[in-house]
Amino acid sequence: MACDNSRKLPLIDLSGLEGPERGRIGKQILEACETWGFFQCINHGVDKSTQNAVREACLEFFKLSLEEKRKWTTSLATFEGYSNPKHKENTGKLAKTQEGVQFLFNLRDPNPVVNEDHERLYPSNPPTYKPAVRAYFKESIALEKKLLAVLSEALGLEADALMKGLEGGAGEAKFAFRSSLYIPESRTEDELAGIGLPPHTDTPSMLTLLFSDDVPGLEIEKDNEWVKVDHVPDSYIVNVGDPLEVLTNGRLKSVEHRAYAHTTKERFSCIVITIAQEEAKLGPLPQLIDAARPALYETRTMAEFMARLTTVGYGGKSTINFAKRTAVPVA
Ligand SMILES: O=C(O)CCC(=O)C(=O)O
Ligand SMILES: [Fe+2]
Repeated sequence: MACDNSRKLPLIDLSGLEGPERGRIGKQILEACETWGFFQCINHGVDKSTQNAVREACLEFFKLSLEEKRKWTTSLATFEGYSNPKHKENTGKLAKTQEGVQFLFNLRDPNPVVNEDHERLYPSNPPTYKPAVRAYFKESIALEKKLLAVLSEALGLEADALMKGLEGGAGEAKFAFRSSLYIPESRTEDELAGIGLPPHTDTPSMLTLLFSDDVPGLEIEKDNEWVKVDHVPDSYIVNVGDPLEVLTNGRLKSVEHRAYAHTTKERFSCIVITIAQEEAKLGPLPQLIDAARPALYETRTMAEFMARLTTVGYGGKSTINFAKRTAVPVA
């Protein structure tokens, strides 16, 4: 795929979202999710100091010695904890090439002490880490919920329709946080494309909120070309994940993207994502199926999506294609 540097990801100002401008902003978000699967937003309500604190705490963690960081080495059972591409023993088929830490939170309890294992995988060094992530997480969840509600309304549905769809009869969704450090590599620019994070769609994530430092690195597939995303200060990059494409019967697009490493600069990014419970049944919402647009996807459980991800591996569009119906019945 070639690179196209002339096209720009839609940038949406959310400042009027709770007022009379809500309908217009909702339409902009919907259109961006239908055509790009991505948008960038400003005035999103997450405090700048909260964002800065999380970035600083995460960077401080990444600066620790490898021996120290490995105290929180990833558990393959939950994908939580610290992973390092140069030490692959614990990353299995999900191996990526950036260094990262990830953990899950329950929606009802934003204090992420779910069980002993979870607590063990959640870094306590530096001491600022947990409080900074917790505060950041709370504000990001509020933004996730706000965006899912406005998207539901823009689709002509009740405000809670998408969140209910993600619950899929299995109870409240979970959220996860992942912070990543893209380590500089001494290779040519061409070789570095996709080295940071290979092309993929977001399989477990309904809606991904990405926040990064001022070093750009994300590329999005658009009409068979890679489009680089510029850094916009204090913004979020938001994208549709596989479950949201399935729930909206293909109206919103889960689009392939990748991230590149740089030759000299480090890059920090972190994501907050919404994840269905394992038993949740994910299929097109009945309100979005009709004779003109029959169901394009099978209903599958979240566990089936995850099993597909761990057996086939991370990358490409294989998990979303797995949910597609092979033959669409005549209505
Ligand atoms: O770091 C980035 O820019 C992209 C991260 C991403 O796509 C992911 O974690 O799924
Ligand atoms: Fe992603």
